[in-house]
Amino acid sequence: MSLLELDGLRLQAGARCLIQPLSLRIEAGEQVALIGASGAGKTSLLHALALALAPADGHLRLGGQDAWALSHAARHRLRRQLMLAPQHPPLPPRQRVVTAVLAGLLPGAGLGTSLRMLFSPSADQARVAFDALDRLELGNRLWSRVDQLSGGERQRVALARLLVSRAALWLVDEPLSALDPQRAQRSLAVLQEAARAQQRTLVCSLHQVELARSLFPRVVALREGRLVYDGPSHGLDDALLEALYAGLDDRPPSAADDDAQGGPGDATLSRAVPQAMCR
Ligand SMILES: Nc1ncnc2c1ncn2[C@@H]1O[C@H](COP(=O)(O)OP(=O)(O)OP(=O)(O)O)[C@@H](O)[C@H]1O
Repeated sequence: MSLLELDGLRLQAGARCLIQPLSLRIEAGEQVALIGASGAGKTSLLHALALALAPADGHLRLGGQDAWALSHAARHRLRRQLMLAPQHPPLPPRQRVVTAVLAGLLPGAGLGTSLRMLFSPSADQARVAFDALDRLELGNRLWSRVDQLSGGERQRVALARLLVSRAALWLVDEPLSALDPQRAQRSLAVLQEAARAQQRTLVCSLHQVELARSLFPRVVALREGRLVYDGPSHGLDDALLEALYAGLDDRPPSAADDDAQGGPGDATLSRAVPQAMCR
């Protein structure tokens, strides 16, 4: 049994198809980079993996459980197995950084423990938050307010929250978008090393294709809501990459559900993964 199993998963928003029927397996402990041009569907897919977006069709099994066949309460419990670090972490502006990081420990914690942790963290809990922040070069911001942080610092707070969490599945949406290239590399290294050491599964969307190719063993690529590559990063050759972004100029596609004509480079992409149409 794989940790994550997607069978014919289709995502839709109103009349718009976000992700065409997609099937994939992700094993426990894997590290997978999710790439594709802006608007390709990376965030939508990550939200579906986080059980935040219900599929219009198909199945998503997490730890063997068919998430959308469960009761609301059971699905809520299942969500404790995962944590999503969004591209723009919605951190309350007046919150202290220490509290924002310790929020990673809340899923599964009792009410009393949660309240104590958030309003009056113990020295041990503050140390846990500090250690995670320190690895991301933010130890000195432990007691800062969130609204005193830059966008890149907030992103790293969201990563620190992941590092302290007990979630088995870490879903990370473009964690490097607000970081300079050196810090981006160092932060990604910390995230990957922690995932390995803590035996977490990591799915991370990235615009930095070279980092995805060089640092992740497996890459999943989307184009206009379609899965166009799923395989080892060394199999993602230049021709495939060119086809992945050809004609898009990294702009959102005009209509992901209107591609019966196929886009540029479809001949190259079709040898990667059979393409399904949105039903
Ligand atoms: N709720 C929605 N209603 C309609 N369209 C949506 C909705 N959510 C996303 N989209 C569209 O679906 C497409 C995929 O969006 P998504 O955010 O998943 O892409 P992305 O690959 O994460 O892009 P980026 O790299 O720019 O963050 C986009 O064209 C977006 O405009």
